[in-house]
Amino acid sequence: MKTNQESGFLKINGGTPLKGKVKVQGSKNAALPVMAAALLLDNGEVHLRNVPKLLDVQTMSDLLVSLGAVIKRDDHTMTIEIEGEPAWETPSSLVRKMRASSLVLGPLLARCGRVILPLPGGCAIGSRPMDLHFKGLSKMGAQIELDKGAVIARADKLVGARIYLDFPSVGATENLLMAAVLAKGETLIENAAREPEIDNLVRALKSMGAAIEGEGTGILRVRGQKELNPATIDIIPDRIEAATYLLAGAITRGDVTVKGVIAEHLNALLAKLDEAGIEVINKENELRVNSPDRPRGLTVKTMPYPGFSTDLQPQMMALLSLAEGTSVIYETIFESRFLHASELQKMGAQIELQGNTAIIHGQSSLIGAEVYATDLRGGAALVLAGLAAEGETVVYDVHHLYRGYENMAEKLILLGAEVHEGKDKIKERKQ
Ligand SMILES: CC(=O)N[C@H]1[C@@H](OP(=O)(O)OP(=O)(O)OC[C@H]2O[C@@H](n3ccc(=O)[nH]c3=O)[C@H](O)[C@@H]2O)O[C@H](CO)[C@@H](O)[C@@H]1O
Ligand SMILES: C=C(OP(=O)(O)O)C(=O)O
Repeated sequence: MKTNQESGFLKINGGTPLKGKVKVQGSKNAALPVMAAALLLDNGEVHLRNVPKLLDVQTMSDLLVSLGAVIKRDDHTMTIEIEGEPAWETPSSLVRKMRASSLVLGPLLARCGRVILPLPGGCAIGSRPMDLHFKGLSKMGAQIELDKGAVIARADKLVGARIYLDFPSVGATENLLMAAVLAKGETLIENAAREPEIDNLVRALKSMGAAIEGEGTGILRVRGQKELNPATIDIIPDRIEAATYLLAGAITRGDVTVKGVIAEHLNALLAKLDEAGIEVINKENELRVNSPDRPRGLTVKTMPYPGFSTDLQPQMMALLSLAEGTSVIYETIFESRFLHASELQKMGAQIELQGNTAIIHGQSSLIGAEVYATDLRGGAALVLAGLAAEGETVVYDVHHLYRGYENMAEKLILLGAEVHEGKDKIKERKQ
């Protein structure tokens, strides 16, 4: 594959045990749906606090502005002002940049009664269809057609319905919730996703006047309202970013404290680290990993929350490539989320892939290499491996990291890592 894009690289001189404290950012995956929910307002402002400064947040912001919203940002706060009906035709240039653009479908359908949304399509981690979103919206009375790669949705008035999700899809739960809060009557979403980011959206919608019961239970009952009101909403801490820094501490056999976390959101990871013999101390809203020893090999299976997050699978693979003994990872959420494995192999990791299973034969060391990030968390896994490897690692295509990690290089440097961030344009090269 040839690339010729403005990207960047991280040059890492590995082998230093990371030490110190790092503060967690606001959650990307909580901020994006809450931003989309602002479209549900007739008039007025939603004020968001603890919004991370990320490429994906900028893309959602650009998308909302293209639909008529006025957005003001000040450090980690954001005000989204809506005046009247938003535009309902979404620009393909923005939608195609990011999967989470599809989260405007539910709110726009509820507000405007029609939407044209170019399908965001698949990405490096899988094909990512939207059939569950469409099935649920159809049950609420929407007519959905696909035309030349775009979804055209219409509904004079959405009506409450009983919806069972064949899989607890995060995005489908969010879109259906946002559609249901302005629908006529009651909607029941069964087998809803239970991720903490869903709870954050439920709390946001409730503070805007929505009537929702059952958060965190997998069965959401929504009583539709005529309109919603302005509100101030706090974004929860980013559990995936927090976990990435804990794993950075573990893989370098360092002593890292992550501040501002909700430890309960990381129970599956903490259970697995415990099984690997890695001590994590939980004190108030801080988690401290202090792990001078090599971890033991593990079996990990990605699952919907509260199971082990697929968004941590690549970073866990990096750690397990340095564990004692053999580990097995089953990736059950996305069909092709192992692209980082071949890059880890360039650093000496011994990984066999068999379909959705990775068998990892732990090594006592990794060796620095030139590697390419293919997606956000895969890129994070390469950074972790580089921090632990002997010698120099250069991770290219780090624009993927900017989608989800705020100031990653600065945070790692504060923890004592030798990291240099390059902004150069990477010219045509063959991978
Ligand atoms: C912005 C955001 O919050 N992204 C997260 C969200 O993505 P996202 O909301 O896209 O993830 P989903 O839970 O919807 O997808 C999980 C699986 O269900 C499949 N599926 C989904 C919808 C559908 O209509 N049909 C279907 O088959 C997907 O292809 C995938 O294999 O949850 C994922 C699973 O925890 C995380 O990895 C992503 O970081
Ligand atoms: C897969 C992720 O994000 P998205 O759903 O936005 O691609 C992620 O955050 O790891």
